[in-house]
Formats: sequence, C-alpha cells, structure tokens
Amino acid sequence: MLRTRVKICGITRIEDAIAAIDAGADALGFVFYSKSPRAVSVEQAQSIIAALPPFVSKVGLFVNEDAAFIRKLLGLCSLDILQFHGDESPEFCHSFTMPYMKALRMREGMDLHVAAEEYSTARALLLDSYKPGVPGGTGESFDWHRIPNDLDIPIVLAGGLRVDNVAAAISSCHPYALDVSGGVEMAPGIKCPQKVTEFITAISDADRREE
Ligand SMILES: O=C(O)c1ccccc1N[C@@H]1O[C@H](COP(=O)(O)O)[C@@H](O)[C@H]1O
Repeated sequence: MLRTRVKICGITRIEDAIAAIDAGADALGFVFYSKSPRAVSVEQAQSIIAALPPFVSKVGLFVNEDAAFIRKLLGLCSLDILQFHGDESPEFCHSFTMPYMKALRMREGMDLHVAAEEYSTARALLLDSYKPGVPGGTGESFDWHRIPNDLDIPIVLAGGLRVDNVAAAISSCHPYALDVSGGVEMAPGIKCPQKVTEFITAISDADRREE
C-alpha cells in the first residue's frame, strides 16, 4: 500500500509535538516567520526538538527570511529539511546545502512543469492556496485537479486540509504527503490531539481505499 505521508505544521508546544508523533505524523513543522500566529522562537524550537524521539523529520519554515538568520539558526536547531514559503529563488533555496521544499501558491496561471524545472534541486514542491497578501496558513484549499499527474517531483499538498476533505485530496492527485496546520488546531498555534488523530486516521483509511 502506498502511504501518504503527513506533516503537522505550526508546532509551538512539546505536548502537541508528542501527540502528533504518537498519532503517526512523519514530520513536524516549525514556523520561523514572526508574523505568523504559529511563530516559534529559536529557543522554543530548540527545546521542543530536544524532546523528540528519533525518526521524525523536523521542518523549518521560512518566508523571505535573511540568509544570515537561516544559517545561524541551522547551527542552533537540528532541522532535517527547510520549507521556503515566500518568493525565494532556486539559488537561494539551494544555497544552504540542506534538503529543501519550495512552497508554491497556486495563483492563476501557475505552470507546475516550469516550476518543477526551476526548483529541480528541491526534494518536493509544496502546493498551497493563493490568497493575496497572505503567504500561507490560509485555511483555504484550491482545485487539486490543477495538479498535473506527470510531475517528476514529489508533491506535498497543503491549504485548508481537514479530516473531511483528505480523502478527496488523496484521490484527486495522489500526493506524496499532506501538510496541515489550521485544520488540526483548537486555537492558532495550539493543536487539538483529537483532530490530529482523526486527520491521520482519515489519511490511512483513504490510502487503504486507494489500493
Ligand atoms: O502556518 C502558518 O502560519 C504559515 C505562515 C506563513 C507561511 C506558511 C504557513 N503555514 C503553511 O501554510 C500551509 C497551509 O496551512 P493551513 O493548513 O491552510 O493552515 C501549510 O503548508 C503550512 O505549512
């Protein structure tokens, strides 16, 4: 059975991180973007990461951040992969010699074949909804049928995912992974363990149905 991976983004508390891992999350996202309600400080991320068991991917999310800040952070926090959620160029994303995903907001006219070529050094493209002036965490989904099925790069699907739409998301575009933030929260930055569990269970159920 092909298993759709799960990233729970916007982790701000140790207990939420552990609950997500216990529920089966593959990756946890730490938002280093000060304008987000889910932003974490370097110290906060350090203490959460220090409490995690092995074999869970730690993702650092940035929006048009200074290279110097990112480099300094990489020396302080043990991250596994970077998520660039702004207008970062392929050269910028690649310059940290770390695995990275490039988030693309699905504005009209977005050509994913061109983007996949541009960001050919990315480990995945993360596709999110486009909302003018909001870089991410919009809670809104987009038309998943816009994703071509012949892309040569893993797709991480994001934007407005919830327990009641993950099955449709998986059957429409068979992404490598789903990334959720707002859909599993009880308040911005505070995850709801029950929603996280239901979300991951719904993914496993959908994967089984896709067999
Ligand atoms: O989570 C945020 O606050 C955030 C802020 C700025 C850029 C990206 C952000 N999160 C990412 O947004 C998408 C969708 O989130 P949601 O499920 O619709 O709330 C996801 O990739 C998060 O990693």
